[in-house]
Amino acid sequence: MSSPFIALRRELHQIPEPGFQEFKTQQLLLDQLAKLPQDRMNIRTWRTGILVYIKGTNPTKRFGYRADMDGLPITEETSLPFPSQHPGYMHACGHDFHMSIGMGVITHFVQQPMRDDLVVLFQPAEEGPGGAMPMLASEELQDWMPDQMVALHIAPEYPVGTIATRPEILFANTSELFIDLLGKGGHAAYPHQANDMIIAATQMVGQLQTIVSRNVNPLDSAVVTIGKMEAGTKQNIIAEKGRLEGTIRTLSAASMDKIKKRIEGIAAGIESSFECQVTIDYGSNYRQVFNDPALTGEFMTWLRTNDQVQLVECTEAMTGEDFGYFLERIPGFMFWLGVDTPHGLHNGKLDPDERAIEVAIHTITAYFNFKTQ
Ligand SMILES: CC(=O)N[C@@H](CCC[C@H](N)C(=O)O)C(=O)O
Repeated sequence: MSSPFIALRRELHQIPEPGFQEFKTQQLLLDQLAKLPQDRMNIRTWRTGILVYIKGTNPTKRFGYRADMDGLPITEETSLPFPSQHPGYMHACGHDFHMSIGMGVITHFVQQPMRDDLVVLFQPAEEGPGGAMPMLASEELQDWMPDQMVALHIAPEYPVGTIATRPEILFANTSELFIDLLGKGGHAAYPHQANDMIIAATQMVGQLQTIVSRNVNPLDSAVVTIGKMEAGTKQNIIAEKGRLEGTIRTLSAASMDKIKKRIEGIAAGIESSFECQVTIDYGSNYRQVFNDPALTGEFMTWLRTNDQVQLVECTEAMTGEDFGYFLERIPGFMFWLGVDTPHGLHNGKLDPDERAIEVAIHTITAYFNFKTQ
């Protein structure tokens, strides 16, 4: 390990924090920024995020790179010598990589400025409730709004040195899904006097799983996942309450509407058949990540001339990203960065190959230099 950005990644890896609570993360990044030459750099904070402006030599436009900052409520199961110091939290979606790459890009351009300006955004709360939309609306960003945005996401399935992307949709539309069921608790021996929300919730999970297979056009991909289920207090008490937590993913907006209508129909059916109350909350919703076709095509053509990187034109993924809100307003693209680990995103054993950090810093700085010549 020689790169300072690998060292930074390891420090960030040890302090994963929930969305909008990235206090230590923000301080660590501010401390790193303070060590850099300050003459071209301006720094603003917004909530737990950071905006960094680097003045170009003769600017005509402004490029942007965005890195997300939050960790996930996952217990780390790696055997790394620098594990998470926050019990039950882990950088299991690569945001430690995304941030150290952002710092690498800043470090490069404060030392070797390009002609145009650069804004690097460290954005909180990507995993939820979503920091992109409020950051875009923040006063701090208005006069620093980039003309073009780039972001990346680590990809466990590709070898180091691989970049994968595509024009148009890269990531799906998402909606969180929280369902509360309220029935009547009681003694385990008197089921006829109670109204058991474990039965209602499990029936509901089964019915929700018919939506994608029976109601959505098979050529229009969609996912309904229930990732968390809670009900009951003790083995001999009938559960009064149940809660399901999940997420909906679709490639089209029409399918998202249809799925939500079906969920509401199923909820009404559960209410009437189990004589209970069902409340639905869609939490935060993310816009699809739609890569600007012209800029993405140009990036891919440019990458094909780069011997150090292998380009893969990938298919869409059903992952979500609030970077979609940036791309709705500002032309740009996102790409996958190969980090070659057998364990997927949101897995406690995720151990991305750190050599990818230099690949990304090199690719992004070379791309901005190419764009700005
Ligand atoms: C890249 C990635 O894994 N992103 C997350 C985004 C979460 C969106 C939202 N909180 C939801 O769960 O719907 C993902 O789970 O795809």
